[in-house]
Amino acid sequence: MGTMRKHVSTSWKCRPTSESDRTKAGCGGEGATIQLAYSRNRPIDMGAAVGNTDAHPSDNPEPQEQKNRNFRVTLIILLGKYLWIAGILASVVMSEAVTAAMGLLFKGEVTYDYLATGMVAALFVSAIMVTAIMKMEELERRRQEEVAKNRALRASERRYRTLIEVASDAILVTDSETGTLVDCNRQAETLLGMSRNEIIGRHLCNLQQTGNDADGAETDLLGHMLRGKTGTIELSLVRADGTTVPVEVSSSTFEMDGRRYVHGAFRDITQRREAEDRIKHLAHHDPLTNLPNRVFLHGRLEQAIELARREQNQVAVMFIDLDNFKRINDTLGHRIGDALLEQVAARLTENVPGSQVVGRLGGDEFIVVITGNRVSTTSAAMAERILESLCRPYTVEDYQLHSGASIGIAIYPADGNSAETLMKHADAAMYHAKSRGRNTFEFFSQAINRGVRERLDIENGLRDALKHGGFKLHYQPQIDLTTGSICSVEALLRWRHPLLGVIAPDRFIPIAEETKLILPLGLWVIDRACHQLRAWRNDGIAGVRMAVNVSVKQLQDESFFEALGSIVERHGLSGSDIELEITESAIMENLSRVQALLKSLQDYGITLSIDDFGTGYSSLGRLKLLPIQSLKIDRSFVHDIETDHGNAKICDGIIALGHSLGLKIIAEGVETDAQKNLLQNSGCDAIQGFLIAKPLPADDVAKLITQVNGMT
Ligand SMILES: Nc1nc2c(ncn2[C@@H]2O[C@H](COP(=O)(O)O[C@H]3[C@@H](O)[C@H](n4cnc5c(=O)[nH]c(N)nc54)O[C@@H]3COP(=O)(O)O)[C@@H](O)[C@H]2O)c(=O)[nH]1
Repeated sequence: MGTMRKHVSTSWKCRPTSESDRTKAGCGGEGATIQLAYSRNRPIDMGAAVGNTDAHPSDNPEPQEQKNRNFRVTLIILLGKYLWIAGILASVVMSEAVTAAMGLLFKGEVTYDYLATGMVAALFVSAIMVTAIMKMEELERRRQEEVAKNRALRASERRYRTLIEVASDAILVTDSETGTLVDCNRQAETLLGMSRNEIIGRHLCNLQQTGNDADGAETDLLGHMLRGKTGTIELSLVRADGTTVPVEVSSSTFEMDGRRYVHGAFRDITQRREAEDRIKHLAHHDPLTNLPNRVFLHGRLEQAIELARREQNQVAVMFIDLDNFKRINDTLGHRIGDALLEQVAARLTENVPGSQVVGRLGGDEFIVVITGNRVSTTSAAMAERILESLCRPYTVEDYQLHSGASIGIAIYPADGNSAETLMKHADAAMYHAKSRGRNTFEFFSQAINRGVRERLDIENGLRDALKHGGFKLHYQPQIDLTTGSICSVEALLRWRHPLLGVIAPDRFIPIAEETKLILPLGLWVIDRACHQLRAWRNDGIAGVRMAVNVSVKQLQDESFFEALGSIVERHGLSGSDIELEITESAIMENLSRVQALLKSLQDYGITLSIDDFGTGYSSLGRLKLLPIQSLKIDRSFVHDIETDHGNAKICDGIIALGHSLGLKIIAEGVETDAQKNLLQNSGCDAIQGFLIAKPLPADDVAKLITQVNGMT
């Protein structure tokens, strides 16, 4: 075994030498060409050479060539030892021979020449002997060096084997030239479910799962390991039973006996992947319905748009909003609301093919993304199916619930080319569908778009006007039909948008409510109205109360009552100077929530009036629960009271009903004397309308009060 040198890079070429080589490599297919040299597929022997019986690699017999060489060395060494003895014997014989020869020479029995020849021969033999001995010494020194070297190498091999066997990762060593596996540890056997013999000799290509990894990027194990790439990669390996296991691979190269190898450490990341997948799922799914959430939908929509852009196709976004959900949630509680949402999600999933995406944005809003050809037709048909399915009754615990839906559809590219725009436009179309009477669907149109833009302009304008002061109040008087004097004035908000001009409260109040701008705006109205009443009082105008319209959003705001009290006190007024008007529908839809607050208002002396009465669905029983002092008959019943017998009857009924509950009745929208007379004859307590005055600026209404009430 030669010495090992670590490398940071290696070059490797996958080139087939023959068709059979390609087949054996298991890397067929264009571009995946592998050269196999089976003569080199022998395992690296890291343990057997040292006679380490514990070592993992299987026995690897000592080559015959090595045995022969060892035998020759042993023979020469033995010979060398005998040559020493022969040398000593030869020296003794030589000295004896020299002594004997000298004796013979002195005795004259041999000639000098004869003696000299003998001596030279003896010296020659001695020289050969000395040379042979020196050679033996040299051989012995080399042998000992080799033994030491082998011992060091075996120790190094033992260390290597121990290291790879104690490693917690699976180790695979690959011949960088052939891509063939030449060594592995036990962890690799466990990871792959194969024995060492099955692993060694196999091509690295055979281990990798073909196709893409979990993230969709094709990860080239060979490229990473064999082209000397540093860092780690993640990919999936195929086990013996055909299952796959996700691994993280880090590799480095080293050289041994002039050949280059790649050492790859494979870490099983199944648990990490599972945890990551769980986190990913949670981050992309709604926990209640397990449907894709806003983040996921947004990403998927962007992908769908990108694909449609390339393929010149369309994408439809369907925005679904449940009708009636809020009321169910508010009245029956979140548990029932959640159960209803789960059933809605199940029905949506049933009606949306698996190839399309259905998700929940939050609350009672769901999204469907539809791709493919002719999405307008597909989405219209699908919307009809969904509406039909969602309006069927739901059974939740003991309740049978009814909740339809309104659907808006926007299509790429006609209605927008980004996920945000399409969602926004589908939302706008959904609002339009809702305003058309619910349980219906609507495609986005430019008319809707204009409405959306205008709405945005109004919202921004409201913010601006709140900051820089763009609102004012007008006041409309109410006449007490018993006394004929002005008993109250209603404060009505007026706003001129810098670009859009005067905007009616009917238009901007709902936007202020949706955006919660009604909270600061409502407090501004109360403050200005109280300020005005105080100013009139200071000017001697007494006996007039101030009526202020209040949105249900304001009543739901916990700080409202405190803020109202402090404004009233700041202007030196008392609760009984103020009357709050709230619409019938708003109060009935939020009865349970606002009941306590209304009670505190009453305790404070503030009176409460139900506005637009008759348009909602108040039951007598529910009305009795409320601390209200007056009902305002909606002007839709008043305006044709002279001609419409039915409306006249309704007005009579409201007056009788209100009086039976001890309430004062005010009729609004009174424009003619005939209307006034009819109402008066029916027992109505007060009237408000253009007959008396339109809403007027403060100074004008002050003059009117003075005139009507006869004050100076
Ligand atoms: N939450 C708040 N709502 C407010 C506030 N200011 C106004 N509003 C609400 O906006 C709605 C429209 O109000 P407005 O355009 O001011 O219309 C009022 C009157 O001008 C109109 N009216 C009064 N008499 C007649 C009439 O004889 N004929 C006729 N065609 N219209 C008439 O009625 C509106 C007042 O109605 P009401 O409030 O129901 O008494 C309106 O709903 C306001 O409530 C505000 O500050 N906050």
